[in-house]
Amino acid sequence: TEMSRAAERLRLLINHLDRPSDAIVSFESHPLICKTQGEYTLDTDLLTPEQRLSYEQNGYILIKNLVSEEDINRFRYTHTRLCRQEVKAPGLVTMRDLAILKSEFVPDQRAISKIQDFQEDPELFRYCTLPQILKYVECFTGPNIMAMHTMLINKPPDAGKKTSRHPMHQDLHYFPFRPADWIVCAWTAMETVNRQNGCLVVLPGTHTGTLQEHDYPEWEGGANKMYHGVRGYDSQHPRVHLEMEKGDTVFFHPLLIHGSGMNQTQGFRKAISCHYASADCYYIDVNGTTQENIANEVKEITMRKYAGQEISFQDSWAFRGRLVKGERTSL
Ligand SMILES: CCCCCCCCCC(=O)SCCNC(=O)CCNC(=O)[C@H](O)C(C)(C)COP(=O)(O)OP(=O)(O)OC[C@H]1O[C@@H](n2cnc3c(N)ncnc32)[C@H](O)[C@@H]1OP(=O)(O)O
Ligand SMILES: Nc1ncnc2c1ncn2[C@@H]1O[C@H](COP(=O)(O)OP(=O)(O)OP(=O)(O)O)[C@@H](O)[C@H]1O
Ligand SMILES: O=C(O)CCC(=O)C(=O)O
Ligand SMILES: [Fe+2]
Ligand SMILES: [Mg+2]
Repeated sequence: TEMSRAAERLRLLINHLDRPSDAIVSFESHPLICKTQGEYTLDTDLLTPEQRLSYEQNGYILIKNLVSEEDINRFRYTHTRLCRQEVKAPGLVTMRDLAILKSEFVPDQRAISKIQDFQEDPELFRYCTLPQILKYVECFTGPNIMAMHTMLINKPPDAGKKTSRHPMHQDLHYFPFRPADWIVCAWTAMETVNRQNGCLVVLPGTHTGTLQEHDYPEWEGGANKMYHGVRGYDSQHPRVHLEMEKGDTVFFHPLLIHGSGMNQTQGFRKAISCHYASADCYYIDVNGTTQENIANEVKEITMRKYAGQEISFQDSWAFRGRLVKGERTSL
């Protein structure tokens, strides 16, 4: 087909970027999918050349006002009800902040700093199927789309030990599937997020690097379970604070190094997110890789949850994943 002038211009710009050779991905079986060397985005007519270039160079794009106020209010309402245990969703994982672990548990959103795996809650999962989100996701994953991981993060006011921080990390550390370029996270602010309440902090361009070794950060006040950070994190790399309004959505690459600062306000800072992957991705064996430490932690937890049954790291992902578009070809 004829390449549009805009795409041509983009290609020229991309050719000037210095890219590692492992960025080459081509899925010949898919006519729509034709990413070539050094391309992280697909030409689906949605992204402007500037937006594509921005993702290629920075590893993320921020789309203002993508999710409606009404939808977000509905998600907030459902979140409150899930936390109060007024509704249940099979598989839902709730997390309490380290700072309040020792106190009595009261079922309330203020006691739950994060819920994960809401794929069985039809109302919250609606977020993962919003057409305006999937249109963007398709630019990174191609047409067969799996929602692999869901979260609603409710960053609590910091209790004084900086436990509300999320260390700098790459999400790929948690994923035993590849290629990385076919995975993308959508993260939507459910209210104003800024430096005060602990917005996302990103290191632009780090998506062109490789997966780094992750471990618990050596923080005086401790770190939450499974909150691994990049080992030997370069504090000199330029940082960008992503300040966002309610409904704004950032799409970012799973190798992009990011984290979030502490919440210095009295409110609970809320965001909803979903990690998507192309259904054409494949599982990998992480034994002997830097991901072995997280795989072991996950296995230990699933073992406890499912009464001693050994579930592989890969299977724990395969049963959480849900097809949201196209065909479930591999994952
Ligand atoms: C699979 C990972 C998915 C990540 C995907 C994509 C990229 C995203 C990057 C991240 O989000 S990194 C952070 C990922 N975080 C998590 O996945 C948190 C998951 N949290 C949980 O699964 C549960 O909150 C947890 C299993 C830790 C506890 O839930 P339980 O209902 O089992 O609680 P319980 O009260 O029984 O506590 C079990 C143990 O966990 C400990 N614990 C609970 N919350 C903790 C906490 N916040 N920090 C440290 N330890 C904690 C608790 O003290 C206790 O320790 P002991 O066994 O030694 O007694
Ligand atoms: N040693 C470290 N290892 C990994 N991540 C870190 C480390 N130190 C800070 N971070 C992360 O860097 C990001 C910024 O954190 P920080 O608390 O400094 O917030 P901030 O946005 O710089 O706020 P301010 O500078 O205004 O206090 C967070 O994701 C934080 O978890
Ligand atoms: O603080 C946040 O909302 C971001 C958390 C995050 O990066 C993650 O859970 O992977
Ligand atoms: Fe993350
Ligand atoms: Mg700081």
